[in-house]
Amino acid sequence: MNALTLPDIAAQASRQSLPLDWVGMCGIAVPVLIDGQRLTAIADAGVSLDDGEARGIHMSRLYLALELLENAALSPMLLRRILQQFLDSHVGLSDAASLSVRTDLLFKRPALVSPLAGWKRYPINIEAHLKNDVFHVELNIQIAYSSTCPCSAALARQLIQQQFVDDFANQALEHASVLAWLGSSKGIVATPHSQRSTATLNLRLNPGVDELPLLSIINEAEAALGTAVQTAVKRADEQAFALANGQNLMFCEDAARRLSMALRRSPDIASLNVRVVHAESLHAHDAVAQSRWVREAL
Ligand SMILES: Nc1nc2c(ncn2[C@@H]2O[C@H](COP(=O)(O)OP(=O)(O)OP(=O)(O)O)[C@@H](O)[C@H]2O)c(=O)[nH]1
Repeated sequence: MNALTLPDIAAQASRQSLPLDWVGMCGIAVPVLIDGQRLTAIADAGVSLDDGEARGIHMSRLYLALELLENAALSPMLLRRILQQFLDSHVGLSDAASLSVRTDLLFKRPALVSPLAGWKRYPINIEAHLKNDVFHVELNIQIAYSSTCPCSAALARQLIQQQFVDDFANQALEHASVLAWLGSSKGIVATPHSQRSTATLNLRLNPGVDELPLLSIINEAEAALGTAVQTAVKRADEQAFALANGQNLMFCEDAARRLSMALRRSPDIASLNVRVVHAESLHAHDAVAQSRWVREAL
């Protein structure tokens, strides 16, 4: 039997001469190593097709370059090596390469008071681009937190004051009866609304950054927000959380400003786009604020 040569359609000339901005594969399952954890991730890998005469790129070469993700910790340098391999395997066809990797980080978080801890999930997307030797990495991180409306808190306080006036009108105030009143439902006749909120951080890293600063950025963001959502919770933790929220009233504008100012201090970040969404329990719609910033060149 004659050995047959496999037809190679990608190597043929295109019927229509037209360069393409991006060609590749989306939704590739890959394992990644981040902060010592092996995680399941989904990758999108592609290159530009600058040779408009070429029929197609070589998908398998991109796919095989992703093997580099298996054994080394995910870092800007590793991403660059993979993108360089994309381009080296497409000489004459492609000038630009990109790779995005999305996964969920899991970090163990301690409870506020009790000696418990639990896992918290942070959805992330890491995107790397290489073109004409210019390389950059962008991080997209989602962080859940709690926000309590300052306006609603002030309105609730006013109602509590009014209830106090009604209940203690024309009476000499006695410590014991005021204390009992404060412990009753009348002492908290109105409560402010609060909501689970989400901050989405889009961050472009400075070129010299060696390691992905995921945990440090998440920690800085949660410290700036003040009331990150909790994991394991006993009553003592819930009480501490109630106190933290009462001391941390914020509109979505407050949250966006705090995050933006805190992240600008990070030396790893070249530019940012912060978007916060407060999924209001007052409304059926969300309160949203956004802040963009680009570090000025030195
Ligand atoms: N370019 C391209 N390839 C596709 C597409 N859909 C499936 N493929 C397949 O991807 C497979 C891998 O492509 P190549 O990397 O060119 O495979 P190959 O020619 O065996 O590998 P090389 O010898 O390295 O070029 C081929 O079997 C293609 O048919 C598509 O839309 N575009």
